[in-house]
Amino acid sequence: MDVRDDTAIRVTDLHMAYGGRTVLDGIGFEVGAGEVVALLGPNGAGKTTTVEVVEGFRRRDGGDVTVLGTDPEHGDDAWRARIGVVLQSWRDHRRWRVRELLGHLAEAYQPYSRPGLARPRPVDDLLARVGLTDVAHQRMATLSGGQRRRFDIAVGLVGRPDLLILDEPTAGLDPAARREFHEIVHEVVDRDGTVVLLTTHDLAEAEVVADRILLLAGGHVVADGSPASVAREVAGPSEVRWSADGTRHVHSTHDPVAFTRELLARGGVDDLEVVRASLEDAYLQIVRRHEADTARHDLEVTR
Ligand SMILES: Nc1ncnc2c1ncn2[C@@H]1O[C@H](COP(=O)(O)OP(=O)(O)OP(=O)(O)O)[C@@H](O)[C@H]1O
Repeated sequence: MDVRDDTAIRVTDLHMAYGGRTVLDGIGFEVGAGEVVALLGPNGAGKTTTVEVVEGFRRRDGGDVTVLGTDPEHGDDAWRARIGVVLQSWRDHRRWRVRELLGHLAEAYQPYSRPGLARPRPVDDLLARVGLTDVAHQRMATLSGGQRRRFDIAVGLVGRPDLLILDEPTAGLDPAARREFHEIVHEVVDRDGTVVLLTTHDLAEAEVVADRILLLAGGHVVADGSPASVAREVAGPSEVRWSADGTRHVHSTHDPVAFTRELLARGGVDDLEVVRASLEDAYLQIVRRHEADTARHDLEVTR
């Protein structure tokens, strides 16, 4: 199957509970060909739980999940070979050397090449791409936190996956490595048609890297759309700021394009800035609104 022609991930009515406490209360979403989707939400919202179910690392309590045409609970080696995974943390392999370990992991992908898609990726090229060439012969235990994270990203990419799933991939990366990671994501999407699902707490990152945002809160998907559409959906008006004749002016409007056009037609504007509602404003507004709803509901239940 070519993910360019199909839905890579389909989640329907997914339920998960730990010790009787519901974490996912019937969530549903799809990720299509060529998409980069960022899963956002406050701590404990169930992002890791969701990606672990999608990866086949965790059994679900209810609902249907199809990933690359297969239920993750029944995925075989050939299915797994098509999915790259970057977990939130690994605690193993301390004595292995960096290149040796990546080479060893890469071997598992050898049987799964297909015409036009050689698996695995050449290990030295990949180490160079993630900036680890200089430490290629060091032991894993000697890597810094950020170097370890770069290694994790290399592990996710080594099999040239059709679907790449990353749990907080840039946590602990310095700004240069973070930007480098964003470029790598764009590269694999453009060159290999890889579909990407990632979790992050960095809204600026979500805006730069994702085509679509899924916001989880209180066990539900509470927003689903492009970063710009999610920001527009809930956040207030934009602000137009300008100066004319040495005086600063500010005006709030839901239609900054029309307002700006009118303003410029009047003339005399020396300096102009449009400040749109940010994704961060929208995120905080949606999550707060959701938390208030949940608190109200809990109160009604205990009465
Ligand atoms: N194995 C587990 N046993 C019991 N509770 C768990 C387990 N894994 C997760 N939880 C709980 O389920 C909820 C969701 O956790 P999850 O890690 O999926 O959230 P998250 O959105 O990824 O959070 P974060 O942003 O903090 O990483 C949390 O309240 C967490 O404590």
